[in-house]
Formats: sequence, structure tokens, C-alpha cells
Amino acid sequence: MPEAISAPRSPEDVRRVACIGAGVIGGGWVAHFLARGYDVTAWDPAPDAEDRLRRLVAAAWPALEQIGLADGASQDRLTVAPTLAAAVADADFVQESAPEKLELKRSLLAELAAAARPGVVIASSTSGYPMSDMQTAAGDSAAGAGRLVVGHPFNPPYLIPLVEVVGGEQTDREAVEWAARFYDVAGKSVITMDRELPGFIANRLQEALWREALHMVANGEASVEDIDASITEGPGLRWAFMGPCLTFALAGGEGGMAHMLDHFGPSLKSPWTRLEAPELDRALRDAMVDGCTAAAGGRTYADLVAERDQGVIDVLRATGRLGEATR
Ligand SMILES: NC(=O)C1=CN([C@@H]2O[C@H](COP(=O)(O)OP(=O)(O)OC[C@H]3O[C@@H](n4cnc5c(N)ncnc54)[C@H](O)[C@@H]3O)[C@@H](O)[C@H]2O)C=CC1
Ligand SMILES: C[N+](C)(C)CC(=O)CC(=O)[O-]
Repeated sequence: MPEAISAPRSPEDVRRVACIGAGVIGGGWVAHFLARGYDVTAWDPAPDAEDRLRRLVAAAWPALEQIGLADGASQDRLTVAPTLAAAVADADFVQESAPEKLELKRSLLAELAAAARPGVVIASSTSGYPMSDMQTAAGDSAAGAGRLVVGHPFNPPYLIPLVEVVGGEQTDREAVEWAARFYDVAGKSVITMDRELPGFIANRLQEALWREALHMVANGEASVEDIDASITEGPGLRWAFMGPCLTFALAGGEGGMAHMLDHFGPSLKSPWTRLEAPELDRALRDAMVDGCTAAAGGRTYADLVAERDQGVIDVLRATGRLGEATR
């Protein structure tokens, strides 16, 4: 690892995290890092930020106690700094969660790169901007743009495990790897992307769903309640433990994804065309089939059915709906 970007600590040795921007997501990150036993320094320019942040952390704490705190974890290990420079001065990692405005992100990330200790990795919580567009003002060096990565969380970051990690054109590969390893050590579930996609992976999927939900509401085709129920009472129950690809492989019965695509492909062409989907050619079909075989990881059709059914029952029990579903 080149000297200029080697972090002051290995991901395993991080002690202090700086959280810049302490709203819904920044505050959620603060709660997560405190619960995992880190010292946290936060900074947010809003006059009421400290009060809001401490209330958010206190409200999250009972849930965090339920799922288990790390040794030494305490709300008392939160410091709210008076300036951005003070917040990052001793930080081993920086998580930026300021408003989703491109110019603001550009100048803030440049300021953070100038203020943080050499080698400290700086991650942005952005929910969609490519890092290549945000790192343009940080200077073309390992100490500048080279250490800026996206670390996209899900709300609330203290309960939803996923973080999507991706660098920009000027980001050093080592910074991406360091961030991915750090999030893993900090108890997150990490997907590291090797290229920038609009919306990353999960938001790209959510955006497709969201776009259609808005179309249906705008056209009076479905109510908000019906749209939400269509997910929470339907596919959402499966998605909590089995993704959309493997779930649809089961829709093909013992014939799996191959039968699913051969059977339903033609009838799905109409919605896919409306949504400007790619042509379902042989290569795409085979990639889906192979991907599902790999995702099954040796589990048989019967294994997956049993796992899915038990998972649905567990989710129903966990959400207090087991009685309703079995009545
Ligand atoms: N809300 C969500 O569900 C999710 C949001 N994100 C991303 O997290 C980031 C923050 O979003 P939210 O927490 O929802 O917004 P928010 O509006 O709840 O919080 C933003 C905070 O940033 C502060 N702020 C304003 N100017 C600032 C500056 N120059 N430097 C530092 N802080 C500043 C504000 O005072 C506010 O407390 C965005 O990039 C967003 O895309 C990512 C995943 C989910
Ligand atoms: C609404 N949002 C696009 C900011 C949501 C996310 O980015 C992730 C999430 O929590 O669903």
C-alpha cells in the first residue's frame, strides 16, 4: 500500500470515527458506531444538531441493547465537536452524511480531505451520486480524491446491515478495500462494487419499484396502502431472506430459473418493454440461470423451499403476524 494512502490504523484497530452531518443517516451511523464500541465525534452546522442527535441515539439505544452492544459501548463515548476540523482531527475513519446536494458534497469532501489525517479514508453516505462527480474538488492525489469512497447505508444504519462500497475514477483501490474491510469489522454487511452505477445496486432496484409506485398513484391505479401492502404481505416477506433472483428461480419449480424464463419470458416481455428492459437474449438467460445456481450454493429445490417457508414463518412471527397468517 503506498505510504501516502496507508491509513493510520488497520481497519481492525480503528478507535475513533468522525460522523459529519448528523441528521437521519448521520445520526443513525453515530448510533451504530457507538453500539459497536467506537468513540464517535460528530459535527453538524445546524444550531439544534446536538440536541437532535442525542435524542436520536437515545431513541435507538433500546433496539441496540436488544440486538447486543459491543463491550464498552456507551452513549457517553459521543463527542459533538465545535468545528469540522476538530471533529476529524483524531479520527481513524470519516463518514460524511450531509444533504444530497452535489456542490455541497464536492466542497465538503474537499474540506474533509484537507482536514483529516493523512491516510484516513473518508466515505460518503450519498444515496446516488457517483464518487467521480463528487471528488472533483479534492485534488488529484492519494491524500485528496484518492481516499474518497462511497459507503452507502440503509435507513436506519444501526439496524439494516447493508453498505454498498464503491470508489470513483480518482479513488485508490486500497481505499475501497480498506473501507470495505472496516465496515465488515464494524458489523456491516458489505457489497463492494468494481464500477460506478447510478443508484448503486439496491437503490437502482428500489428506484424501479418506486418509479412504478409513483406511476400507479399518479394514474389512480392503486392506492399507497395497496402498494405498501402488496410488498409487505407479498414479495417483501420473501425478500427479507431470499433475493428476487433466487425467489423467481423457485417460481420455475424444479426446473428453476431455466423453466421460469422459458415459461414466463414471453409474457413478461410486455412489462419489460414498457420499462425499457434489456433484450432477454441467450447470454442474459444463461447468466441468470448460472447466477441462481451459484446463489443456491448446492442447496436442492426442496432445501430452498423448506428454507423459504421457514423464513416466511419466522418473519411473520418476528413482526407479530403469525396469528393472523395462520388463522
Ligand atoms: N434518508 C435516507 O433514507 C438515506 C439517506 N442517505 C444519504 O445520507 C445523506 C444524508 O441524508 P439524511 O440524513 O437523510 O439528511 P438529513 O436532512 O436528515 O440530514 C442532513 C444533515 O446534514 C446537516 N448539514 C447541512 N449542511 C451541512 C454541511 N455543510 N456539512 C455537514 N452537515 C451538514 C444538516 O444540518 C442535517 O442535520 C445524503 O447523502 C443521503 O442521500 C443514504 C441512505 C438512506
Ligand atoms: C430514499 N433513499 C433513496 C435516500 C433511500 C436510500 O438511499 C436507501 C434506503 O435506506 O432505502
